[in-house]
Amino acid sequence: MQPKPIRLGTRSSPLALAQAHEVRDRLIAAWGVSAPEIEIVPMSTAGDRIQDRPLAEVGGKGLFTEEIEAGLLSGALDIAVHSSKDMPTVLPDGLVLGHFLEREDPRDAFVSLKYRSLAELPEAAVVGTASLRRAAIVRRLRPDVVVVPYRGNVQTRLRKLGEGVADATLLAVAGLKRLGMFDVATEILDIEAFPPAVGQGAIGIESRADDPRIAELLAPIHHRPTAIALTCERAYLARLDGSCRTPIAGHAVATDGGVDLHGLILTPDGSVAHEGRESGSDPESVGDRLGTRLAALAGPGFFSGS
Ligand SMILES: NCc1[nH]cc(CCC(=O)O)c1CC(=O)O
Repeated sequence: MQPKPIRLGTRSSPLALAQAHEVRDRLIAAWGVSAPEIEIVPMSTAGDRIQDRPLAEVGGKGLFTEEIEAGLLSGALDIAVHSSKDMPTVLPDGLVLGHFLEREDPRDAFVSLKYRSLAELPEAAVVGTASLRRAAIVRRLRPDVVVVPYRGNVQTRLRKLGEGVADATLLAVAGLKRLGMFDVATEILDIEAFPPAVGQGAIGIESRADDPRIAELLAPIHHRPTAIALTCERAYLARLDGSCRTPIAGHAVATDGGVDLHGLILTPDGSVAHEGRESGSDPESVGDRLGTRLAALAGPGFFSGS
């Protein structure tokens, strides 16, 4: 009997499609002739349709996932492929972000047509980014530069750079690599000084929690060290979350029998920052501990925005 095709939901941006194809290619490589047919289903989400306002203003991360998750819950889709960093920490009942491909480089790239590095930007240079985290870290490292909002997909952002809308922008190395555009990176930012967003660089696969056929299908492409790091980072984020208005950075690395986590939270203007590290054997409690510690350091006012 011909096995039923697998329907794979994804956003329809070039980056999302590249990620969906990567998952399909890996499944085909892993399963060979026994691979089921995998149908990629591109979907437009509310987040993709809103291009003119910062996302933190319109309602945040769920905007990119609602339609796709409805497809999983109704059975119209079997799996959904996401950039883990765009995923909320709380998913609808019945769904899990349970499988991850091996993480690509989690760092950010500094991209400029005029200047060689963040440090070499002249005073009052303009950096375009819509990411609260990147804006806050840039302001922390370079209080003299001007940060302007800058949205759109990777192609749009590069075009704006050519048009002189900004002197530089920041993009995830992983996204550039997946688009075959890594050569536009001018400088790779140090992961300690410029820690990434939780989940950056990791492709996550969302599915129904009770779907043994999908668990079996995904097992050979699942990367455990990435899952350990992501479990830790997402537990950390869940402690801090609440709004997408707080700049939060976090990066975990699985070690022999454990995990190391580095976290940084800042005010949007970068003037106040709280930073810490935790290690341990249980990824969830490591994330939980650091999130709780940084939240306590920051105090309640920190998260209400100012
Ligand atoms: N918010 C958009 C987004 N979501 C994931 C990535 C990069 C790929 C990744 O982190 O896996 C990007 C682009 C960027 O931040 O430059």
